[in-house]
Amino acid sequence: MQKIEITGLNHEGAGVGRLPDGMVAFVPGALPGERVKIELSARKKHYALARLLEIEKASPDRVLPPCPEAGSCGGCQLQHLDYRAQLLWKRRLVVEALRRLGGLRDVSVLPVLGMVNPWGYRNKVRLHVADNSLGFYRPGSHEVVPFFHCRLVPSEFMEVVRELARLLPVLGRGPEHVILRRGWATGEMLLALEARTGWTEGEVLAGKLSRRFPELVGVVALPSGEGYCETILLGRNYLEERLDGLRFHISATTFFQVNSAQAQVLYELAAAMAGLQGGEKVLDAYCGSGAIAMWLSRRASMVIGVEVVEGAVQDARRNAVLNKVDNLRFHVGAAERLLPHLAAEGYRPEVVVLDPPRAGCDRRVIDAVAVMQPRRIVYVSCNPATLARDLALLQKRGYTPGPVQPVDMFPHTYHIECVCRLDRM
Ligand SMILES: C[S@@+](CC[C@H](N)C(=O)[O-])C[C@H]1O[C@@H](n2cnc3c(N)ncnc32)[C@H](O)[C@@H]1O
Repeated sequence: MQKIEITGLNHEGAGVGRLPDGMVAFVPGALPGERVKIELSARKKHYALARLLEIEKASPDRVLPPCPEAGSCGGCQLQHLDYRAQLLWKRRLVVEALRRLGGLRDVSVLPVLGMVNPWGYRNKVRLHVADNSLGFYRPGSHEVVPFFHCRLVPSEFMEVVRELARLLPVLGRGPEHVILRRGWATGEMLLALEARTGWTEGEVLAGKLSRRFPELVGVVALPSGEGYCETILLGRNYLEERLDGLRFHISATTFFQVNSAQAQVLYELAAAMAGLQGGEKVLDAYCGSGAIAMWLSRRASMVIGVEVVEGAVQDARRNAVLNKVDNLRFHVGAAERLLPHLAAEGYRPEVVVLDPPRAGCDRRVIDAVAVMQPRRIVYVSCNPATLARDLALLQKRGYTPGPVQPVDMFPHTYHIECVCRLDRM
């Protein structure tokens, strides 16, 4: 056991301090300004990992987490930090990434757009099932922490989860995972049971649940480890979500932003930054199930979406039909393969939207966009480190980044989403 002073938070929300020998130690659950007793759990070459044993001097920003499992289930990293302080820390995280990793000293970072009520926001969870218990894995283990108190999901989820936990013991070797989704605007719920083939009690389970939960519009079985081939056990294989007058049919595995309320904020910002007048060609790279493309199609002449997951593009096409949008086209394939082709064929959109996964954009995507010469790029990012790298690369290719607007899509976790507009110099 040793005592250390915590001086900062790392990018995953763990407290950072120095051991007496000068080595940096990461302490999940500790906050800057605190003096804590710790126990080392691992010593690596350049840093150590430690467990928090006791807080001798607490930060004024420390709050009592409402969830008794906070810190142990792996879902939240920051419930013990006051929400306003979380937003300040997330802004600093973005500032530091831009300066340190992108060398972007002149790019300003606006205050984070947080949530008025930062609880109950998740519209999707995927839970592990083991020993008739449902939950997330305890970090670094395969031990399931029961999911009975989660404050990040709506209370309706918890009722289904409690009923599932009650029913599983009588249903034999049941599913290995369950996915639960809920439409924020519609209240519709969809349940997917990921089970080995041969599990036959799915329909019984679906029937029992639907009698208790009329808002459960569908239950599907997904064979685990066998690719995408679902069976409908009850109702339909999608739920409906609505954002800003647009309808989205979302299946169990479709990518859709997990926080619908903040997705609306994010998409409105992206649309405002795109500044469309109505006649522009728009490219939406990494388009998922086409939400941004659909949003922008209302003020563009034609939008092309590019996405590597075929199922997501199928959903995107279905949603375009559902919304009677006919100025949208989707291409299935890796952006790094398709964008250079589009550029070589002479495709020249006025606006390009980039919304890559955490790894950021492949260099070939950046180069292809530079060839297309759009007058504007809207970059949506879920990782400040790759945002910093890619903004710097785009700047070298003649695009000036405007202010970065962070949006808190995941309160109480270390995640932060950002939107930034770049204009051709
Ligand atoms: C952050 S999501 C953005 C989704 C969408 N813009 C939205 O808001 O719903 C990133 C998307 O990029 C897709 N993706 C990942 N790697 C890709 C690649 N190399 N080429 C094209 N799409 C990719 C993922 O499947 C995912 O749908």
